[in-house]
Amino acid sequence: MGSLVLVRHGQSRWNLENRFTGWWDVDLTAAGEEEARRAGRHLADAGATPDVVFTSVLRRAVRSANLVLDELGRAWIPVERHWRLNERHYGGLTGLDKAETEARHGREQFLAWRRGYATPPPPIEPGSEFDVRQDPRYAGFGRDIVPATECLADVVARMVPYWQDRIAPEVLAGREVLVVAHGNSLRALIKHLEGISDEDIPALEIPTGVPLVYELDGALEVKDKRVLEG
Ligand SMILES: O=C(O)[C@@H](CO)OP(=O)(O)O
Repeated sequence: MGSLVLVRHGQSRWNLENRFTGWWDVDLTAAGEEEARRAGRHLADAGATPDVVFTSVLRRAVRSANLVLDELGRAWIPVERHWRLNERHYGGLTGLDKAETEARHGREQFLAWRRGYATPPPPIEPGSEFDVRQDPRYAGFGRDIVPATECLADVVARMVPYWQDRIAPEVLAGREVLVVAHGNSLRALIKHLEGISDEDIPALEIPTGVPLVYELDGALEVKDKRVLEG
């Protein structure tokens, strides 16, 4: 059966500035670019030869995917970019400083918004400078797919059909599949793959630029998982 490699994009400008990011399209920092290249080198050392790459439509993931593939000498493989792999939409928290938000609303509310499975942040204000509803990259979907906010359960609901329709068939066809995405879209995918409960998922943190290599069987059950770091 095929294999599946998951990589969270390298450090972004707002990871560095500790701001809620979501669907806002910030770029990588120089350190983030290097994290992505290092992920590529780890994969090269492990003998990875991805056949196809899936990523989001946000540049921190798109550029990380390209940097990983450059290191592997495989910039030529087919790529599919899709909003369903985007980061979780952080609603009205988008752009805010995480430490200031915690100080203002208290740790319990902050953690519920940030890691609670079914607690969406307040919706983004229409016309907010961080409202991406008019962004042309979402115009082709024929309906208003840009959410006003999302909790992790919402990300699972929009990501799992994409996994089932587009990614899993590649794995089942025996291909090496690379997915370069985001902390919360990968958290949603890993929850689904590993059967992690709603109660346990808040504890799962995914580091930037560290490849997670899964071997799956014909029923898409996880047979092996390796973390390539060091
Ligand atoms: O701000 C975000 O979009 C995400 C990922 O960086 O943050 P968090 O890890 O707090 O969910």
